[in-house]
Amino acid sequence: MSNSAPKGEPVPDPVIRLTGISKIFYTDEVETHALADVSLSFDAGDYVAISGPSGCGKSTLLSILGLLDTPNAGEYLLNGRSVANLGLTERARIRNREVGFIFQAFNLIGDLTVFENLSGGQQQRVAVARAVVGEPSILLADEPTGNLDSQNGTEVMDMLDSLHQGGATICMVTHDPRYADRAARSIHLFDGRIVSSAA
Ligand SMILES: Nc1ncnc2c1ncn2[C@@H]1O[C@H](COP(=O)(O)OP(=O)(O)OP(=O)(O)O)[C@@H](O)[C@H]1O
Repeated sequence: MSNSAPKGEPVPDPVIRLTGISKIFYTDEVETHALADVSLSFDAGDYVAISGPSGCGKSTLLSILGLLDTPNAGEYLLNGRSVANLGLTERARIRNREVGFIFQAFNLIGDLTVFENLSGGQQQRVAVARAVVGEPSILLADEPTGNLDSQNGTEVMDMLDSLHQGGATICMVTHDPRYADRAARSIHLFDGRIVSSAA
């Protein structure tokens, strides 16, 4: 466990601790419970995959972790500090400093040559490299291999593996079980709830 400290030394705070996080979207008459009572924690150096069916709340969870959205209930501690009640400027400052984002690659275009489309893979590798500039506390990846062919997908995943080996803390949303298996821990969401969490 990365949370083990030498005897006598204080155990460091987890990088992330969510307790009882809920998120409800209100549209007209409809309430969508995107996240319901989600509690989890990530220690420094963790590599966690989040998976689950479409609409189960994966992107919502990543948005909250990345300070792009706020929960309706629950507590979020980042490096031991609550992120509730921060002003917009302070929130943005913490987001810029502490969070690295990797999003899904752009759609590949059928009319382009293989060479041009392969540059989609190269762009994504550049996006990964840029996301870790400044050594953020947590790297959030939302379907980082989406729209990439398997060779480029594997290369992007290899980059994430080596970042993890170098000590990065990574939380990755993926539909692909082959890629989820690379993470040391796997969290499954269903209807906004954690239904299984395995190391
Ligand atoms: N801005 C929003 N307004 C209203 N409903 C939303 C909003 N964002 C998400 N939702 C709803 O919240 C639920 C969770 O959505 P979310 O995008 O987090 O799921 P997901 O697991 O990432 O899905 P996918 O795998 O399809 O990307 C869904 O029912 C979705 O329709």
